[in-house]
Amino acid sequence: MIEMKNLRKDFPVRVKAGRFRREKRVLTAVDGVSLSIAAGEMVGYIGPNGAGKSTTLKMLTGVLAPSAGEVSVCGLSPVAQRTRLALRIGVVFGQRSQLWWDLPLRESFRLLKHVYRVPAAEHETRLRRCRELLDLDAFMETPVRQLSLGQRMRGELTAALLHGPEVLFLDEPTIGLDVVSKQAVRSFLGELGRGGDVTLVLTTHDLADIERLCKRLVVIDHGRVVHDGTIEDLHSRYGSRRRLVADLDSPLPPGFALPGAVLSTVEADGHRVTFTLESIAAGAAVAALVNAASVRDLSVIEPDIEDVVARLYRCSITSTAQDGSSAS
Ligand SMILES: Nc1ncnc2c1ncn2[C@@H]1O[C@H](COP(=O)(O)OP(=O)(O)OP(=O)(O)O)[C@@H](O)[C@H]1O
Repeated sequence: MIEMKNLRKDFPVRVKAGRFRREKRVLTAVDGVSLSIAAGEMVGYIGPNGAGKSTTLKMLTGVLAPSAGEVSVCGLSPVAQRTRLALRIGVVFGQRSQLWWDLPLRESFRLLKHVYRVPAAEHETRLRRCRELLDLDAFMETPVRQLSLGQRMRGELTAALLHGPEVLFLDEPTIGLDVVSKQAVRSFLGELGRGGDVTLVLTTHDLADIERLCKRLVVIDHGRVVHDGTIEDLHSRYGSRRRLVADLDSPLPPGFALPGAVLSTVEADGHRVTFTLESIAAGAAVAALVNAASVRDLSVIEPDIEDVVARLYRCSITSTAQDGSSAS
């Protein structure tokens, strides 16, 4: 459904060189990205600020022409066949709106029906589904400029879907939203993804979006793909471990060891301990601990995706710095 081969985007930029001089340089925002995304996949595209996420999405949607490499979406070339592609994709870019600012939401939807020439019955069915799942009815008559960010985002999602796109590109769909709107947007996208009719690519800084929605995670940094796989792959590659936290009636005996686990913290005068489970299953660790100590309460904590992604970003910054130093 989406193919990228050695995709690259260079921007000419002027940088300060000395007090009064500016020099022309080339900034490579996307540096040889190759990815293949199948129909029905839900892919999270993440990376630190300036990594090249939005630039990639702009090339996929025909907004920017690649400097090199190949790209096709729905079998079309995004820039050369932008109008045909527009009928087959939906796009939500936080900064840009597809809605008419001064018109009520309902009117924007009506106009989009004409712009995309959607048959009335199809339009009605899709709109009804969005109204239900995204709870739009309370503000269908409100002019777009008066909508809250969360309401507008729900409107934007609807606008992007009314023509029945095969692929949906979302740039930061939950940024700045309150908890309730975030929840509404996530469960809506989850529902959409489960149907399997829409391929979804989303960029986000909110990793809970990824955990809730995407099986596949692509991490980009300095324009290059540094990880492509499941969240579980990410955890095993970067050595994320589950933790066992136990509240004890009395501290562990001196020298106590749990084979396959590392005692990582001791708090509350020894009454709370945390073990990092290296090579032991949670069940076995719990059994061994309960056998050896009087345990009041315990919990197994799953590895935190925020931690592992932060570690990945740090690794990729270090390796980029090393690449740079070996090249110079
Ligand atoms: N039109 C442009 N002209 C010059 N440089 C640009 C242009 N657009 C983007 N860049 C640069 O390209 C790099 C990648 O930008 P991009 O917006 O793709 O990053 P991003 O991963 O989406 O970042 P963020 O998470 O902050 O939105 C950045 O260094 C940015 O400054």
